[in-house]
Amino acid sequence: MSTNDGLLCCAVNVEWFNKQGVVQRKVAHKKGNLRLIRDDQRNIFVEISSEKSSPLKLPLKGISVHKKFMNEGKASIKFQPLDCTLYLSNAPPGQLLSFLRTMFVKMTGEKNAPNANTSLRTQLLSGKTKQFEEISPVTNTEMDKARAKASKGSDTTPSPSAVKKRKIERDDSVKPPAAKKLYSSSPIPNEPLDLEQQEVLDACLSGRNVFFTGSAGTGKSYLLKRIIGGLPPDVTTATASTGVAACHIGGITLHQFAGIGNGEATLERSIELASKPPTVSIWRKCKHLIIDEISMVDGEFFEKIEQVARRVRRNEKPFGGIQLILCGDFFQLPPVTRPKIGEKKAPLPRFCFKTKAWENCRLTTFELKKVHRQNDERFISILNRIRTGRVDQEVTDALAATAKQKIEQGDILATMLCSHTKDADITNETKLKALPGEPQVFEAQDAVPGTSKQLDQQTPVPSKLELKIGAQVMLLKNINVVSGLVNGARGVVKAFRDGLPVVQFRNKKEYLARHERWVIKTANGGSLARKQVPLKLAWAFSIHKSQGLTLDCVEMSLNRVFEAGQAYVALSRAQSLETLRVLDFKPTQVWANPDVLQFYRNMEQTRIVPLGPVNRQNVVKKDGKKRGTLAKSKLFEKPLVTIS
Ligand SMILES: Nc1ncnc2c1ncn2[C@@H]1O[C@H](COP(=O)(O)OP(=O)(O)OP(=O)(O)O)[C@@H](O)[C@H]1O
Ligand SMILES: [Mg+2]
Repeated sequence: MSTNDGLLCCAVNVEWFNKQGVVQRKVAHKKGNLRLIRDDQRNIFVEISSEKSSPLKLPLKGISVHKKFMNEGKASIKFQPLDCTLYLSNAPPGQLLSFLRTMFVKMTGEKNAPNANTSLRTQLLSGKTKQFEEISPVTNTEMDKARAKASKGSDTTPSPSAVKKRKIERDDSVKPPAAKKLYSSSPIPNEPLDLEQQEVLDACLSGRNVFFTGSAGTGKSYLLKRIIGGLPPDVTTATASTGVAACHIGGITLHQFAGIGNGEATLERSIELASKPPTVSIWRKCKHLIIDEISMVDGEFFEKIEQVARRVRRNEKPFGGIQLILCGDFFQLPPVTRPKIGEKKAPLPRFCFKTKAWENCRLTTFELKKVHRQNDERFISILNRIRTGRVDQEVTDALAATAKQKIEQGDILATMLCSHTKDADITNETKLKALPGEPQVFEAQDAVPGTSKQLDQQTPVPSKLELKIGAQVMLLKNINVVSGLVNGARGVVKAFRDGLPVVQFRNKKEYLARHERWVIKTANGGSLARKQVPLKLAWAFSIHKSQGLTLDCVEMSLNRVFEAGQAYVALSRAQSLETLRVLDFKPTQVWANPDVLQFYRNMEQTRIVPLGPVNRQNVVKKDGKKRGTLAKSKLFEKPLVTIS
C-alpha cells in the first residue's frame, strides 16, 4: 500500500441536517481534497479542504459508510453525532477503495488505542491546542487484523436483532469493521503491479497520451483496469475494439462511444451524427479516452474519430484535447475488414499506427516485457519467436512434440481453437447432440426487452444456453479466485440440482452454477444488465473469440489460419507446453505482418520519451537521448521469417 492511501481528490459535498432532517448548512467543492489525519489523542479525522476555503475536520466516530456505488466513484459517510453527511463523487474508484480501506483499517486498530475512549467533550474541554498529523501508511499487521475482523463479521450468523437492524438500514451501509467488500473480490485488481506496469500507470495518471503494448499475457488488460480505477469516472470513457474486450474492462465498444455508426459515412456526415444529443455531450465531457485491443481498430475509423473529436469539441488539439490511453499488441489480431458495397473482396486492413492521427497524438510508448500468463521461460521464449514470425527448428520441434501428448485430466477435454467461427459452432452443436438425453435450456434474463442482440455481442454469455450432463463448459466469471473458480476455468456438467448445473472443474472443485449478472454500459451513460448461468459450451471456440483469454487446457489445428498473428493468439492462450496440443504444426502457419514488424522495429529505435520528471527506469543513452523502460529488446536479433 502506498503512503497516499489516506488522501483522496474528488467532488465533495457536506450537508448538516436539523432534527427534522432538513438541510441546515452545505459545503460543496468540485475538487476537494480529503486527508485522513489524527490528533494527539489518537482520534482519527477526515480533513476536507479546497483551494478556496479553510480546512474542515470531521471526527470519524459514530459513522456509517454507504459504498454500494464505490466502483462508480461514489460513496457517502454519515456522521451520526454531528447530524451531517459527507458525499463523495467522481472519485477515481481505485483511490476511493484504498481511502475507505485505510479508514476502516485504521479505525479497527483504534478500538484498542489507549485514548480511544476519551470523549469528544472531554477533549474539547481540555483546553489544549490540538496537533494533527497525517495518518501513517497501513502496515501488513494492521491489514491482516482488519481483514480477519471483516471476514469474521460476515461469516457469523447474525443475531435476530442484527438482522432487524440490517433490514432497517436496507442499503449497503456498513459500520466498521464489517467491510469485507473492501478486502476482497474488487473488480479493480489489487495485486502489486510490476515495475514496468507501475511506470505506465504513472505516465497515464500524469496526463500524457500513452500507448502501451507487450506480448500476450504481459498484463495489459490487467493494468488497464488499474488505470481506469485511477481516473475520475465522470470524465473517463473505457472502450475496446470488440464487445467482449469492452465487457472485460467494464467499458463500451469504441463504435458505441463514437456515435458515428459503422464509420463508413463521410466525414461531414459523421460530424453531423456526433453533433446530435446525447453523443455530442458525451464527446465534450470526455477527458480521458481508453481503448483496449487497439490492434483491431481500423486505421480509417481511428482517423475519422480523431477529426470528429476536434470538430465536435471545437478544439484543434489532437483528439480535441482528450487524453488518449491505448493498449494492445499489433502482433495479435488485425482489424476485421468487410468488402465495400459493390465489391467482392474485403480491403486489406490498415492499422492505426499507419495514420497521421496516430503520429499527431505524440504517444508515449511503453512495451511490457514481463509475462504473467506463463511461468515456463522456454515456452515464453517460443511464444516470443512465434509473435514475430521466427519459427526455427526448436520452435517447430517443441510444438510438433505436443501433437500426441495427453493433456486431459479426467473427463475434462481440451478446448479446440478453430480459425473459423462456424467450425467452432458446429463442433459444439454436434458434441452436445451426441450426448444422451434432452438438453436443459437456460434463457438469459435481460433487464430491458429488445437488448438481447447488443448483450449477445458485448457480454460473453449466450442468451440461450443448452446443456446436458457431460457437456464441456467454461466458466465466464471469477466466482472464487482462491478455489480456482476463475473466468476461463473449464469443467464438465455432472448433474442438475434445483434446475441448475453442477460443474466439476479440472481441480476437482464442484460448483453449482447460479445465475450471475453482467452489466454493460451504453453510450449515453446508462447500463444494460443480463442474468444467466455463467457458463458457455467449451468443446471449441474461434481464435477471434479467444483473444484476451487464458486457457488451462487447449488444442488446435492451425491448418486453416488466414490472418497474420492468428496462430500466435491461439498458441499464447495456453499456460504451458504441457497443457497444449497442436495438431499438424507447420512453420508456414505462423507469420507476422511486415507493417507490424517495421512498426515495432521503429519503436525500438525511436522510443518516445516521457516529458515530465524522469522515471525510475529511464536511462540516458550515450547519444544523450532518453529511452523508456525497454532499452534493447532481443526481438529482432535473429533474422525474421515473414510470409506475407
Ligand atoms: N502484476 C500482476 N500480478 C499478478 N498477476 C498479474 C499481473 N499482471 C497480470 N497478471 C495476470 O496475468 C494474466 C494475463 O494478464 P492479461 O490478460 O491482462 O494479459 P494481456 O497482456 O492483456 O494478454 P492478451 O494480450 O492475451 O490480452 C492474468 O491472469 C492476470 O491476472
Ligand atoms: Mg488483454
